[in-house]
Amino acid sequence: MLEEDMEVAIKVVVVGNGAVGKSSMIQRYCKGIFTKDYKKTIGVDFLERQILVNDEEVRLMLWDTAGQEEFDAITKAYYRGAQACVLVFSTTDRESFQAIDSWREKVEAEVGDIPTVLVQNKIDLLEETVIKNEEAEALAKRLKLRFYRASVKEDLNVNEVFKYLAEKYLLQLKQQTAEETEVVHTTSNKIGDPNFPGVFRSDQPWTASC
Ligand SMILES: Nc1nc2c(ncn2[C@@H]2O[C@H](COP(=O)(O)OP(=O)(O)OP(=O)(O)O)[C@@H](O)[C@H]2O)c(=O)[nH]1
Repeated sequence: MLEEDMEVAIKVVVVGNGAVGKSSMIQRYCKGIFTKDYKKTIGVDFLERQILVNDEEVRLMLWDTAGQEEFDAITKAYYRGAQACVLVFSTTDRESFQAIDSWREKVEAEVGDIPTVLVQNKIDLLEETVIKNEEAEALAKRLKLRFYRASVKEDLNVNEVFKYLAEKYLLQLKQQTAEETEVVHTTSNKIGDPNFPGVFRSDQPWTASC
C-alpha cells in the first residue's frame, strides 16, 4: 500500500475529575451538540471524527473515561495504546485543578510521554472561578504543556485542542519515520564499506550484484 493511501488513526484519551466536562467535550467535537444534563460516565465510551491536517486525513478516536475514582480499575486498561491525551479541569472546581498532576501520572504510567494538552473548561463561568489565571499558567509551564481555556458550552477552543494534538502527533510520527530511514541508510552505507565486516545471514545469499 502506498504511504499516501494510509489513514492515520489516533487514539486520544480525555481524562480529569468527574463533571469537568469530558463527555460534553467529546460530544461537542464529534456530534456538534451540548446538553445541560450531567450523566456520570460509567467505565469508558468512545466517539470518532475525521479531520484534515495539512491535507492529510486523520481519524481521531476520542475515548471518554470516567472521572470517578470508583471506576479507576476499568479506565486504566483503556489508557493502553493511547497516542494523545487531554487533561481537563473545571473553572469552578478547585479539586479538579489540583488533581491534574495525578491524572497525568496515571496516564504516563500506562503509556509514557505522549502528546498532551491541558484544558481549563467552563470559562463561560469565569465570574465563579476558583482558579487564578497565573496558577493555571504556572501548572502548564511546570508540566511543559500547551494550555487552552475552553468552553464546551459556548464552543470556544474545542476544535483547537484536538487540532493541536493531531498536528503534534503527526509531527512526531514524521520525525520517527525520518529517524528510522536514516538508520537504514547508515546501515546500508556500512555494508557498502569494505572496512565494515557487515552481517550476512546464511539464508540470504549475497552476491556482488546485490
Ligand atoms: N457552564 C458550562 N457547563 C458545562 C461545560 N461543559 C460541560 N458542562 C456541564 O458540566 C456537567 C458535567 O459534564 P460532563 O461532560 O458529564 O462531565 P464529565 O467530565 O464527563 O463527568 P464524568 O462522566 O463523571 O467523568 C454537565 O451538566 C454539563 O452540561 C461548559 O463549558 N460550561
